[in-house]
Amino acid sequence: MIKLLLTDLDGTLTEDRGTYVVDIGAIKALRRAEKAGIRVALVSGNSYPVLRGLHNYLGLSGGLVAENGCFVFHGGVTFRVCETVPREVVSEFAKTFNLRESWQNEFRRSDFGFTPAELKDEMIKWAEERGLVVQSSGYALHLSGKPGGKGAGVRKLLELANVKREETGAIGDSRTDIEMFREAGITAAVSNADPELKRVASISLKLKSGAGVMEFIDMLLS
Ligand SMILES: O=C(O)COP(=O)(O)O
Ligand SMILES: [Mg+2]
Repeated sequence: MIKLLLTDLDGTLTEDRGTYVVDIGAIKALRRAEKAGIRVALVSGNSYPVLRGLHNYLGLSGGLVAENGCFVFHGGVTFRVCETVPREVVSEFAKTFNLRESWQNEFRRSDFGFTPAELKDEMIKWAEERGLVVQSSGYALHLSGKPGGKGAGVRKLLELANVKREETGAIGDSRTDIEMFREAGITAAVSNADPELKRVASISLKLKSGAGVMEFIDMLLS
């Protein structure tokens, strides 16, 4: 029995990958899950204020993991998982690789976003030399303090929610969701997901992004 459903946002709750337009049918499916007693949590590379707003206005109750795993909110409690990244380091990364900073960087402390989202070997080396982690979600590059990545944040959320791995479902679209999948019992990759994610998923869905969310929730509720 699934008690908690972890859902990624960009590329998963949206109409497709590469758009920020949320799929209304997917939101309705999340509400159906909540009504049936499955709590829904957002697990995303987005910042805390963006996810907290969505969590409350969409009528979710499972809490959230923001900043690509670095920030957790559950039942009124907030928790920082990763080391803080100094502002000068964020600017230096953008300057070195000629990247644009996300408008959400103003609201972040441990994980920062940049575009274009193309991850290069030199960036990984640059981050490693400074004790940092860099990943790409397909929407943005993420530079984070250690441990970085969705896994550590999801472990903390499950602990706060007092939910076991076997009682947890997860759905996502990108490589950055692999770590989230390792912490969940049933995992579903949308049809347009990165091949690396499909390889580790327990279910490869027939439908893309938001339509895939409806498909997965129908499965969980039937
Ligand atoms: O913030 C991003 O780059 C993408 O966010 P996601 O984890 O919801 O796909
Ligand atoms: Mg995504």
